[in-house]
Amino acid sequence: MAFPNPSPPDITVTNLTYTFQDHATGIHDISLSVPPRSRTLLIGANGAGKTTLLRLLAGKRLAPRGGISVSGLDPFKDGLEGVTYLGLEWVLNPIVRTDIGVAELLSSVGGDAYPDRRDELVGVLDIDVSWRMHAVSDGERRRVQLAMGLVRPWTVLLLDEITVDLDVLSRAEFLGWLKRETEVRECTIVYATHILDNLAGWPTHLVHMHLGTVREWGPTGKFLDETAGAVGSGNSRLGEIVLGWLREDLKDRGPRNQKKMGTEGLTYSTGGLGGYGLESSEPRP
Ligand SMILES: Nc1ncnc2c1ncn2[C@@H]1O[C@H](COP(=O)(O)OP(=O)(O)OP(=O)(O)O)[C@@H](O)[C@H]1O
Repeated sequence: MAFPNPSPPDITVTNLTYTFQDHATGIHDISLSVPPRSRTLLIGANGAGKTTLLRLLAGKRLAPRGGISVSGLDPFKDGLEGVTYLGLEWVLNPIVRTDIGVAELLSSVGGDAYPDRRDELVGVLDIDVSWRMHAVSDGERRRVQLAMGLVRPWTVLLLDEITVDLDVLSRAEFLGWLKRETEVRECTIVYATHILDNLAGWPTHLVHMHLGTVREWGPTGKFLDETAGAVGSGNSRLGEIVLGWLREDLKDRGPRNQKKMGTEGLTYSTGGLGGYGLESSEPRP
């Protein structure tokens, strides 16, 4: 199997800053690095900057300040063959709601060039290739989308939370497959998620984001060691660590609406529409 970029799939980010047009939000001065074959979990409250960071790693949005190296390449200068980014806009692609067959869809994204991977993904994600996409459930559709997105052998996978529709068993099988990928071939995964079920033993590294910054990051063992006295399985200890982080973040930040509470009562912010991909000023992927 030929890979487009033979460099080891490591990721290094140096003093990375990106500010949205409102000049208030974005990410600020982020530096971190993850080694080849690692599986990194991006953890943080809603709005912490996970999607923004993943999109920048994929070379989406306008060029930021600071440095990004993905497999030795700059996503804003070099083509990123071998980097797969699966996020909201990919999920919303309307083709997967039309009257089209699964086999045809998988073929259209390169499934015939990688028949072993295609068949493996069909098995792992328990896909029925006779499904027609206008007549499947949300979770079934998501499983097909994952197979479509992953069938080409990526070297770096940037995964925004897109497993929410999967049932528990499908998600566990899927996570197991991702883990095996990093064990059997030279590839690296960064995964932003809020769902920690079945993730014990999965992440090699954790990155804790808060208000557009990275508060802490490093090998998972470092954080698990810090809670070594805590009772519980790896799964619940990961959960405890993350819950502790998010509680602390909330305490530091305060409730989102607190600055809008005046003497005349509450005024509610409608929030931006950026999270729904409706922003007008950002370049489209
Ligand atoms: N298009 C945009 N224009 C302006 N601000 C934006 C835009 N997209 C995101 N933001 C802001 O940037 C910050 C980081 O958003 P981001 O989507 O990266 O967070 P996240 O950690 O992925 O959140 P979630 O867990 O809710 O998906 C937030 O304060 C958000 O309001």
